[in-house]
Amino acid sequence: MSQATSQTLFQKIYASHVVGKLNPSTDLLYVDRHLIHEVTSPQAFSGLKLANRKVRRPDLTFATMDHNVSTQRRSLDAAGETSRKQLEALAANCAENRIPLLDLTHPDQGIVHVIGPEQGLTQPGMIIVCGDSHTSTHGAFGALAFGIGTSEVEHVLATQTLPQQQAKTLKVEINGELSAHVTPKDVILAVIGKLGTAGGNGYVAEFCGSAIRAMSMEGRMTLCNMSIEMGAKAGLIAPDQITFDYIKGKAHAPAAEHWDAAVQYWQSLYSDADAVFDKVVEIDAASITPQITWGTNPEQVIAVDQAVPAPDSFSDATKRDAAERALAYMGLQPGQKLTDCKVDVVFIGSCTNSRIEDLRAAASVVQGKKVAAGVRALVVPGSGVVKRQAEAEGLAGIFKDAGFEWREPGCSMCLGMNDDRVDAGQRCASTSNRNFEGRQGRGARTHLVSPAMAAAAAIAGKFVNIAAVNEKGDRA
Ligand SMILES: CC(C)[C@H](C(=O)O)[C@@H](O)C(=O)O
Ligand code: SF4
Repeated sequence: MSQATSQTLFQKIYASHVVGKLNPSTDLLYVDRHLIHEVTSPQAFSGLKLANRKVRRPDLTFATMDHNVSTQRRSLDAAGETSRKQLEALAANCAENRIPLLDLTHPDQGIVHVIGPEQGLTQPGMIIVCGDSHTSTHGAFGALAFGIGTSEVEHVLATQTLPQQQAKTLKVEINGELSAHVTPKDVILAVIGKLGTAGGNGYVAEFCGSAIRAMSMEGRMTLCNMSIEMGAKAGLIAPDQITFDYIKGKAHAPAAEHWDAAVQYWQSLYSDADAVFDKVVEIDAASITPQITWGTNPEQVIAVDQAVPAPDSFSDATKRDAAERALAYMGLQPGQKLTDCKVDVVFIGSCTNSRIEDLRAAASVVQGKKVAAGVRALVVPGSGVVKRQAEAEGLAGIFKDAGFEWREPGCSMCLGMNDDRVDAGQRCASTSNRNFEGRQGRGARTHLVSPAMAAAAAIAGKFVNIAAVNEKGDRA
């Protein structure tokens, strides 16, 4: 029963990174990779300078520009003065400290959680941190990856280590086959709907089961990306052949002569069969349907053909109040069907759903059709790599012919930090991960959906039950 003989994947990675004990419950962990972007790094660099310290391992630090960039044109000042200052500060700090940076002139620039895996920076068994909550995305590779605050960013820059307390372990086991039109986005929304936005508090969530094994790396990243939305510290998936095949040949992947040894180590990264988790949740993949959020947190989610719930249907008083407030903000009535709701804006992008597979799924719905009159629709690839591939595959042409805007890479309309916003009162079908009040702009009404559902909404001008769309794309 000792932990040494039987460990979860999280415990294995954690234990192998302890370099010191600060007090009985706090360990000092070694950090393998530190990703940075313009929003949460400037004060950290200032703090470092004030303390007269240097970046200890610029070679393990990697930067990109994403939140504040304009995806309409490649210019540092295109998203306004504040954005320009943030981006210039990042560029100056990286230059001064010799930190590699994907800036706006770099062909691979993109969202931090898209570029890490693409560049081969994200590898199994690593501890990866970034001053960004969706760092959980990288857990899809069997890396322990989590977001940190700005003072922690400074600590990692200075020491390449981080004080941590061991989290509890949550196993989310999803077995069986997903139905047609049900995507990893629907899976994670359904999991959050079931566990709630606080269901993962204090836990690192490991996703396993046959439905996960069948998922591509893109799908696994979507799943881990949103594990933070149920409060989990990180999401984790044991690496397998699909993981190794994805990493092989990437710029920062282990070199050919080290590859076999790396894979051999990576193959030891799984939860032992008799490892004990603090909490276990089992879900039947076949029970999951296409999902859509109706409220202002990702837990306020229903199957797309369900009616919007009445606040009275929640037995918990806090949830009842939250539902009431959410319905008022969202301009919805209990009992209403979202498939009767018009959309004003469609945003396909963000670190949740801006990878090539997401764009393929959206393009297959859009092909040969037109965006409905009065709908503003945009596709924002997650990185230059995704953009080029989508253009080479003809996906960009499909979107443009249909009337979508085809953008440069960045966070864009996922949050109101650049020149893309949803206007007050407008309803947006969004493939991103957060639907908080004002997230996409003051008064904006966000509905989180999969790329295929977002694409279908753009064409129909209202939400559509994607499961009721037949092969030819007509609604049954
Ligand atoms: C700006 C950044 C700190 C923030 C995060 O931590 O997630 C952003 O990426 C978000 O998605 O809200
Ligand atoms: S795309 Fe959205 S969720 Fe992802 S890092 Fe950018 S702002 Fe955060």
